[in-house]
Amino acid sequence: MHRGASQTHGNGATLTPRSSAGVTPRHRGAVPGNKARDAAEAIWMGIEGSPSKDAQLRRSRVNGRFMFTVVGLAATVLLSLAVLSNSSTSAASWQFHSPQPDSVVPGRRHRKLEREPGLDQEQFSAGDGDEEQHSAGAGDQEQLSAGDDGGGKVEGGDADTAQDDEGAETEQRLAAGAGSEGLIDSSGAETEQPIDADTQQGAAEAAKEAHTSKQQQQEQQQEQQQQKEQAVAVGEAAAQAAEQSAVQAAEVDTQTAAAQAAEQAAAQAAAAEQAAAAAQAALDDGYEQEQQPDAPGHKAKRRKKSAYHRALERCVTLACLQEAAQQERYKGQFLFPHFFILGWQKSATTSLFHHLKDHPEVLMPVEKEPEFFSYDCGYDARGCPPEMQQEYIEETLHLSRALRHNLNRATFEGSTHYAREGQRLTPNGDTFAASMYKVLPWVRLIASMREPISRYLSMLGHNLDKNTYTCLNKHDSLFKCLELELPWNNYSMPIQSWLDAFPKEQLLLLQYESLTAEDKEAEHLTAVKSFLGVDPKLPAVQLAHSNTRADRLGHAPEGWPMLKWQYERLIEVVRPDVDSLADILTKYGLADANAWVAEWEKAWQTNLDACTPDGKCSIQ
Ligand SMILES: Nc1ncnc2c1ncn2[C@@H]1O[C@H](COP(=O)(O)OS(=O)(=O)O)[C@@H](OP(=O)(O)O)[C@H]1O
Repeated sequence: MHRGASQTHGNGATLTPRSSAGVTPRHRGAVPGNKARDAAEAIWMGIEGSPSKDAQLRRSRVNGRFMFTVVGLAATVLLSLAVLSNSSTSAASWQFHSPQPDSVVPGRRHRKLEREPGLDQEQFSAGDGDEEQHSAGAGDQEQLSAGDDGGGKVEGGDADTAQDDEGAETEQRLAAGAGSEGLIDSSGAETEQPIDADTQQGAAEAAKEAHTSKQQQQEQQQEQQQQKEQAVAVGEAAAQAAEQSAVQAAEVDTQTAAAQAAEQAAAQAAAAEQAAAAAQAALDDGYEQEQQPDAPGHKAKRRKKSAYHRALERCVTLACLQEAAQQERYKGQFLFPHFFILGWQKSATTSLFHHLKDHPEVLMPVEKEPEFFSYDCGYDARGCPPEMQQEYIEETLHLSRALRHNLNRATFEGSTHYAREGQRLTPNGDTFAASMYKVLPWVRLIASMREPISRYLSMLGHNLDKNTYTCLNKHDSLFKCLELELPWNNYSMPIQSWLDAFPKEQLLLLQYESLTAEDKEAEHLTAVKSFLGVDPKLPAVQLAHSNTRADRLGHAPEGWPMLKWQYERLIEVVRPDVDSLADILTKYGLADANAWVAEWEKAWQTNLDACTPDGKCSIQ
């Protein structure tokens, strides 16, 4: 019947981005001072939560880069040693005959620096160059390590580039080694030729020399082989480091995406805020113009205030509101206030309140339950202290805000004690309901009613949770408490009083069980908004499930322990009131009384069915 799971109210689903910084980490390399990075990281930390995790990640990124740099440098040194140990011809050959991509030409980085005078040294060494700068210098070990200090996507790109270039560089080193080997072989072949040509002059010496030369060649080959192996090992280590770097960079990239999403959301929120401010400003402008219709060059964009509007502007008393209500108003202007949620307590009034306050044509009061007519006026709407009337009109209902909206928004409040006291007599003999009618005869009233035993138990739980007075303080058993109190908490008497005081068209009665049933909720909400004269399709959200006992307790409440005969007795206690209510519903044509009663009978039966065979029940 009721939805079990709590819903989050739409209003509360707000990501408050910490910052709306406009520069994403993806481009932060282009921002001196990295303000954008700080802002994006603030958002990122806001989403990811733990700053220690961020710190860890940053540390590991730096470590990875450091490792990568050290390993890279070592590889370069070893490679240089390998190259230097070859003949100068070989080195020259490698330098000049092997076509190298721009990215691995030594000195490239310095040329890049010269080409971009705007990019200062600090920026460069901090890795603040853009992606092009990184890839341009990626073959240069120094530049790789410099670029690695950057972050975000730049790092990601950098690490990828580093990995690719590192692999390419290793291959080039190997190719260089292979090239050198080829040269050595051919030089060996050359060495053999002169020996064959000059044997006349000292074949033995030549043979000895050739032997020595061969030995030297072999030693050189061995040495080069070792250096090659070392270079390969270093290259592999560098590749590993680059891979690690790439993984970290990918992680950073994911977080960057999250930060970007947050930033986008922040930008959207800011835009929405701006639009709202602009709308408000436009509204205020309209009023300015209306207030100065004779100003030179003035051309009224909006029509003049209605007589009702002008009359209301002076109001600080309820009597004034009533007097003003006699004045003409434009179509679409709501009387002030437009409606009340009367109650009953524990009948989903909070959920309904939230749903209606989120309606674009509705203005919410400053608090959900001002209880002005009950507490401040002592349940006599005509006996409200004048200074409190002013406060109620201006500070609780916000008359000036309603006027600012040109009375095109419905103002309301919801005080759950109003409904149950409809029949209470005021000093001058009126009921509370009648006194309300005398003060605000136009106001529309909504009352929600829940199966009486379960409603009372919910209220009992509410008071127990809040440690306030409950009937359990007066009676020593739950059963006694309910048996004696329920008759005083009936529906029919107050409802009859409200109907005696107000035209039935101004009263909407809702049944809690039906209102909160998933398959009927939409229909009821539409009926509520049609009754109020606002767009029935808005807000396009479900009814929230607010103010639950489970939320207050932190766990699902257990049923109230009771014996079966006791529960049956309580049904007998409430039955006459339920029947009277059914009669009223039928008499005034307010609802299908049979369906209404059947719903509550179903609730009773569900509880009875759950009792154990030995007659112990757990009442929900
Ligand atoms: N959508 C929906 N579906 C089912 N039940 C709902 C829903 N919204 C509110 N509720 C239940 O209504 C109880 C709170 O009612 P109120 O907000 O009127 O309470 S209060 O008088 O304003 O304190 C409270 O009942 P208990 O949990 O039994 O105490 C809420 O759980």
